[in-house]
Amino acid sequence: MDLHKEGDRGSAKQKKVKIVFVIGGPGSGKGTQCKRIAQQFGYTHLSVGEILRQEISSGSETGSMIQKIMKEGKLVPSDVTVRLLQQAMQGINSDKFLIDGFPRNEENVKAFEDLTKMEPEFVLYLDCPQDEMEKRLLSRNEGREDDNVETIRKRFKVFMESTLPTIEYYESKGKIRKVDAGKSIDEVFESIKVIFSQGKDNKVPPSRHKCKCLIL
Ligand SMILES: Nc1ncnc2c1ncn2[C@@H]1O[C@H](COP(=O)(O)OP(=O)(O)O)[C@@H](O)[C@H]1O
Ligand SMILES: Nc1ccn([C@@H]2O[C@H](COP(=O)(O)OP(=O)(O)O)[C@@H](O)[C@H]2O)c(=O)n1
Ligand SMILES: [Mg+2]
Repeated sequence: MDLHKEGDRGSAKQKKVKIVFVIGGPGSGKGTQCKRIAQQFGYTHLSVGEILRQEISSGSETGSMIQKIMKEGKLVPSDVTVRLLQQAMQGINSDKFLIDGFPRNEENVKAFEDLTKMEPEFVLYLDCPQDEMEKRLLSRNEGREDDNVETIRKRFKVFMESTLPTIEYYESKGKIRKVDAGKSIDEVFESIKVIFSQGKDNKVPPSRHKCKCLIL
């Protein structure tokens, strides 16, 4: 499927799919904030880590390869990650995707651009002090194999070495929207709301206004 188009076969009807990437260190609050953004602003939330964990659960050979990499805190090869991400997007009829935990390195960016021919509208960067992220991860309690001190430290290293350069890349394109993610969940979401309320396409859809009856 071409994600740029939708509608009857052969019709010229175009559907512009909007994509927002959400990046930040492990434990910066990506999943937590994405849930709220999706609910309030009508986005479809896709967590790339979750998509990879589903592949592990499927018991496939690819899944066992992913499991080994994740346990080491390393990054899954981009062709695998982007193929699974694209499959997930194609299975959902949405025109607004919030992609959590992506991109993690420059190879992720290139694979996504090459395969989908799309670019994010903007990139939300949750900027959080490392000691705070470590504290959060150690009390996350989701039973994740990679939430132990040893793997967490490796994940921080990968974030500094591989993910930060992607932030610089999007910064040069004027696409980074940075928030201070070291504050409380509510405070962080207040800053995020300002960003998602900017621009005509980001307004809360009418159906989500409390006073819908008055608009009708
Ligand atoms: N602003 C915050 N303050 C305190 N704890 C938070 C905050 N945001 C998230 N958490 C908690 O920290 C842990 C990691 O959050 P999560 O959203 O899973 O982060 P990420 O997806 O970036 O790894 C979770 O247990 C979550 O409940
Ligand atoms: N784009 C991505 C996203 C996740 N991953 C892998 O999945 C792991 C967990 O990602 P995640 O986004 O669920 O982790 P958190 O930052 O939410 O804690 C990463 O440490 C990587 O091993 C990846 O390789 N490439
Ligand atoms: Mg997460």
